Amino acid sequence: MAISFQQISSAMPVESAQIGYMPPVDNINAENLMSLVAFCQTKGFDFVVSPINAPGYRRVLFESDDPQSPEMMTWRAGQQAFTPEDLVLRTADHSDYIVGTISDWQNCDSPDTKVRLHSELALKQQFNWVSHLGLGGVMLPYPPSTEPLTNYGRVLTGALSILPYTTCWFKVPCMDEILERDVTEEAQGMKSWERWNSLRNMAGSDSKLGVALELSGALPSDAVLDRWFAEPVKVIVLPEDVFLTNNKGYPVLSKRHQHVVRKFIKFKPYFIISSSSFPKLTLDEFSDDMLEHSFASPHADYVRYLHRTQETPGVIDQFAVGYQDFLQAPLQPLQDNLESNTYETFEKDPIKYQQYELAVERALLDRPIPTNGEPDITVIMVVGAGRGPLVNCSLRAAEKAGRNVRVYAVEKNPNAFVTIQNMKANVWGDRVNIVFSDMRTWKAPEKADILVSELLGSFGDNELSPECLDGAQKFLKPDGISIPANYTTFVAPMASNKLHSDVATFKDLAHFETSYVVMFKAISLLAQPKSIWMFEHPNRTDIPMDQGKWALVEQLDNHHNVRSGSIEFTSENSGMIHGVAGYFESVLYKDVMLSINPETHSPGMFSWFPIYFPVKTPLYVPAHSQVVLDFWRLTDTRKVWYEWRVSCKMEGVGEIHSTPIYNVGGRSSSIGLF
Ligand SMILES: C[S@@+](CC[C@H](N)C(=O)[O-])C[C@H]1O[C@@H](n2cnc3c(N)ncnc32)[C@H](O)[C@@H]1O
Repeated sequence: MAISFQQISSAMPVESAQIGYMPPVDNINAENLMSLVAFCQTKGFDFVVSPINAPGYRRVLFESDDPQSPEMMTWRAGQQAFTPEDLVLRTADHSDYIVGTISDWQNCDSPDTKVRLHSELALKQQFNWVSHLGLGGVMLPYPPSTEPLTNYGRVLTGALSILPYTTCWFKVPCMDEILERDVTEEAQGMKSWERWNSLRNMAGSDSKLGVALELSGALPSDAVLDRWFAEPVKVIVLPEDVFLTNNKGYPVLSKRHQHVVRKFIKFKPYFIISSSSFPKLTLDEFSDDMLEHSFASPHADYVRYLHRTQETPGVIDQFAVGYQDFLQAPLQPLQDNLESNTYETFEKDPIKYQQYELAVERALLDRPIPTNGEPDITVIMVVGAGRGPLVNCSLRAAEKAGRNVRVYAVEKNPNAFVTIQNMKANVWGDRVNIVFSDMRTWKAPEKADILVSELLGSFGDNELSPECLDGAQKFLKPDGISIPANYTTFVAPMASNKLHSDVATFKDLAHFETSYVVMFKAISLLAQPKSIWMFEHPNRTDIPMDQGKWALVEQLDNHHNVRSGSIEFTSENSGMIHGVAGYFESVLYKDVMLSINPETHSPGMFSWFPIYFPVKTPLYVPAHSQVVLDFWRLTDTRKVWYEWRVSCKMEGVGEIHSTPIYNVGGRSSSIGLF
């Protein structure tokens, strides 16, 4: 079946494995190309990888370099025609089944000026031919030297515009074996990434340019491979000799290779089986008999088996479809009124409400039963009740704990309040008092034993839970309990070429000074997240109790809710920083937690995605350097905002680079207090 490689550029999901075949370059020529295509089709491959040019085309490296010669003048002007002998791909037949490869003898960074110039001219001529044939994909070889790729980067960046419809894959070995023998495997792995990274940086992250990552028998460490998950790896190349043979004689991959391939399958790459043993067939030799008795490639079958037997996606993955790596503006539930389908979405979370119910139940069980004859009634106030799910949790928890409760549901969103009124009329009855008010200004008729709220954002405090609860805690008894008891913010330096490019499409600073809620997929953390600050409730230190009365929150300025932190990380390997990933952990009550921090993530909870703070110019981080993340949570009387800065330092050298401070004074993004 033919395949359109243009699917790749439009990021269409590939639902079943799409597998190509790449025979040894020297075994393909214009004469046996059609037999190769027929062979691949009968073997069940979805495409074939073929050189564009015959080996003889290498002659151009040694042609006259006299700029005035007629040949050079037409070549430089892009007018030179290939001779038929130059080409393997002579016609556009089967162009939708073929991926072309660029000749690997080109060296745009050769110390020899003539080789440099002629390599550039040859690359452009090949790109023009690819464009003329309408190939969907073209593969670039990994330059065979340790020289920097500066000129190659320049040539390629310019030449990509020749290919309006063709995706370009830079073939990168996962271990760079060009390096000297005594270099560690870790360094070989990082070298490959470094070379790609420098090429990609020069090409300005052109979406047409992706990676064809070639796996080898030895694989780099998980930390090194992790770098590739933040890159546009469009193809996984599996050389046949990477496969082992099982006891039935079939090719299989080692456990580690399986694990790596399965991780990549989530990104829906194309696969290429590269072979070193394809015979030099001619059309005649490729008889009907052979076609009849041919059977599917066992290597391709095996990859399809891995694809088929991927773990069925968990609750989060199923929910995530359509959200992955998609930039969303964080909610502002205080300033704005949430819409019905926003409530609908987070109310589907199976874990969040379960944890709240457990927290309320434990808190109720811990409340002493009055011994002085007073009625045993616990007052629970659900502040920011939304459409009422935490009220339901509280009622269920009371039943489980066997305690009597009087519940208040306080909500300031007039639209959500309609649902709450219906709930009272049809479900809750007298057990629940409903209040339409901003919790900060509500004058409660009595004090609460337990204050239940869920005003948390992906960064913990970014939906202004601290400010709202400062106001609400004036109606919490001095020995009352707040659920949540606290929340802690976590940050980590991260790479994500995709997210950075998406922010860059807005072409302004303001979008780089804004945070985004994102279900992360193609990202890589350069170090594990670390905590940066925390809020605790009730806050008895900053909001004092005056002779048994809570001070009015309106009389306070908000400076007690300012936070800042400077956190240092060690990056073992080199990498790029495209921004900061933010997470939170919250203690609801005692050991009942909610977390979106990857290390402690509440299994199956999807109410919150992480938050992404971009940096405008990505930072290159050398191996063993220190990354410093500086963050501030700042406030005035009308708003709260974050400022951030990323820097990198090396022992004995000091700071080697840093970003400016982003979002100074909340000039580009802030969260409204009213
Ligand atoms: C994240 S939603 C949670 C809703 C519900 N408790 C739940 O867990 O499904 C936060 C709710 O708090 C409400 N809210 C935010 N600030 C508030 C305030 N100052 N006073 C009253 N309600 C507030 C919002 O309108 C929204 O309905």
